[in-house]
Amino acid sequence: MAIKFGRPIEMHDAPRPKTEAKTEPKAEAKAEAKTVLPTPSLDLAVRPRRNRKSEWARRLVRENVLTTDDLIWPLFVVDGHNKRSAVSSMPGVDRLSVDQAVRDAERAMQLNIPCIALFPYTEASLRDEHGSEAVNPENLVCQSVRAIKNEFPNLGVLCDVALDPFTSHGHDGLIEDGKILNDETVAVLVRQALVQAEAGCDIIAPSDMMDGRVGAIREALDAAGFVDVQIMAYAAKYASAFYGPFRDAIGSAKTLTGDKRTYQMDSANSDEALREVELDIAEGADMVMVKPGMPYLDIVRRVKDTFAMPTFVYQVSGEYAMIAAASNNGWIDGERAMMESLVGFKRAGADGILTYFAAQAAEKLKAGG
Ligand SMILES: NCc1[nH]cc(CCC(=O)O)c1CC(=O)O
Ligand SMILES: [Mg+2]
Repeated sequence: MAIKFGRPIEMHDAPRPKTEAKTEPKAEAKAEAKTVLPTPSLDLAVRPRRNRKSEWARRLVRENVLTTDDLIWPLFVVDGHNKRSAVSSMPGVDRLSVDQAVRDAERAMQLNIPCIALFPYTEASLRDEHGSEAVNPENLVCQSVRAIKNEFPNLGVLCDVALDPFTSHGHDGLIEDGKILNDETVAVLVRQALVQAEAGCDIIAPSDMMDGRVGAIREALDAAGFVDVQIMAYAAKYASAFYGPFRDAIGSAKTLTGDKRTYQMDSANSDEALREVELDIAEGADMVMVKPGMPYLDIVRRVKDTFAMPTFVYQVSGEYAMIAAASNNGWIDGERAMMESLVGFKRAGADGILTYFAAQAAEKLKAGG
């Protein structure tokens, strides 16, 4: 049936209320008629508001639902014991000593969050030009993985692969004459992935944006017997201003020189994201990620529609900080903005979301949404 102006054209007009016979109204009635509004009755066969009339009706037609299964919770780990130190640019987020990370892992289990992600704050004294600490099997990330998997073997643990938490210059790769070296960096990333897998990491997530790293890591994992360790590739990762608070959290904001635009993507590009994702899938990625989230929902949708892969999105530190700051100022309802942003990722096609709101959102979902 063809639809014209919101009404199927074969449809007959709805019967109209009979108009009263025209008689000359009395003078006083005429004056009164000016002040009375006409009875509103638009001739609409289709009224979309009918499906929104009450909570049960809205639930019935709802297209996308967020559940705790969609959440990956990133945690920052720091040296020490029984320590939680606030990240000032991320209100509500702490750096955790390993024992405290285990407590948050327990909270993730209780909240039915399937997976956590680990990021280390590395002391300046342990950082060097080559990011050597990244390949130390006793580094904070490896210690945390072992401690968490030991207590909670059924909780998924994801580890980021990139050198920026470990380099003195804060870049994700090795530098020579101001250039980030690709192939030399990949060789180090492979070793980093191997020490993480040996520690018990379930998902290796390369976030460095070097070319060819997914294939190299897959090959090395397989050769070392880690055939079941998954790879979630930060496939379409953009050079973004929204990473600022994260760099505070891991301690590389102060030392980072220049920007990351020779390896992370230009925010103006969309087709290029598809080419990046295609490469990572061909190289063996099990899951792909788009990052940041809210300014890149169009990319999430294109990637999901094009490749039908498990597609993840990272709601990054700056996105978290914006919502938290506006909420703390009383400018927005923080809880509602959080839930709206998360279901927005689902609507865009994401299968899962890395978000600093994971625990808070899971608490809310547990309490009935
Ligand atoms: N390569 C490291 C890495 N892994 C995740 C993030 C950012 C996450 C966030 O902002 O929450 C970054 C920062 C960067 O690329 O500079
Ligand atoms: Mg790539």
